[in-house]
Amino acid sequence: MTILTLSKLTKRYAGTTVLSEVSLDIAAGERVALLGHNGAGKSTLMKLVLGLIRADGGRIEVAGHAPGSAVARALTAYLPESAAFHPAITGREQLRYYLRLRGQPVKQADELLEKVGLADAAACRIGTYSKGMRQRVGLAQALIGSPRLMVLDEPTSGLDPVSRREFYALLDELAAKGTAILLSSHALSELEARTDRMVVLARGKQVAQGTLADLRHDAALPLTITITPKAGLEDLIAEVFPGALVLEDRVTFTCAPDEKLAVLERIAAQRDHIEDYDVHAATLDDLYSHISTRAA
Ligand SMILES: Nc1ncnc2c1ncn2[C@@H]1O[C@H](COP(=O)(O)OP(=O)(O)OP(=O)(O)O)[C@@H](O)[C@H]1O
Repeated sequence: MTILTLSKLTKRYAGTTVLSEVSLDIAAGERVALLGHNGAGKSTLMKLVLGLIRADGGRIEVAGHAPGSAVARALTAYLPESAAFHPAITGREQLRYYLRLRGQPVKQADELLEKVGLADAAACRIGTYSKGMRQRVGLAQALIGSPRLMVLDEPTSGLDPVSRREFYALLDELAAKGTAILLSSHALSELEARTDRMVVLARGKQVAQGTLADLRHDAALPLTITITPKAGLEDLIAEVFPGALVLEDRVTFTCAPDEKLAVLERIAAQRDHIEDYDVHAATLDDLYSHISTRAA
């Protein structure tokens, strides 16, 4: 079931087009990452989805409802890049306040704080929290009321590596229950395994969309092969693979994705001469810089 539909979405500020005919569907349980340089239009797209600003063209539907309508608001949760709270209020008080606004029982506050790892700090003033802890308060408020759509603007900035992993585990749980997730991030390596699909914006235009496998297939970037030959056989192995470089005790070269099987057969034919080998496909970082350069 489609939770979010964007069709030919266009937004202009003072005559400058900052989003141009962007189309995207997100199904229940799908995790979609929005990628793009600073100023590419990611936050603008999110504000349109939330109904905070109006589009100049195109259509948005949140589970069939207009963005910003009472129903769409009730179905949507949002975590801004830097969540700001009154420093004199405790985490528990803040959550109780949000729960009241959302018409939910205030007794859920402690359970939500526990979920985001803030149980021990529930009675402390937010003014004493670190940036990562404040971000967790923001995440706890976004979890209120089992949202159907979750919109997260650079949610992991300011979180340490362990907190990031915990954060994505929470998103996985939500997605498994059917929440559609749209998040932006500049931390590409963490998105590879944690999102189902990526949408790349460049100066307001959608320049790529698909799974990591789709993006890899379209970009057809070379694979990097690293072979560890048996001691003293480095030069012999390097001669088998044209263009190969010997770096210390390893032999490295690249090959096109459609040559992979033929290269693996040639590696297998050398099995008596090698200890090990690795094949590295393009990372999301590689793909993103390829797509951005192509779009420039
Ligand atoms: N209220 C506004 N008035 C005029 N221009 C705006 C306004 N808000 C955003 N813009 C412009 O729209 C473009 C897209 O901005 P947006 O904040 O959506 O980018 P972004 O991809 O979220 O960037 P970042 O990664 O830096 O957060 C930028 O050129 C920005 O200057």
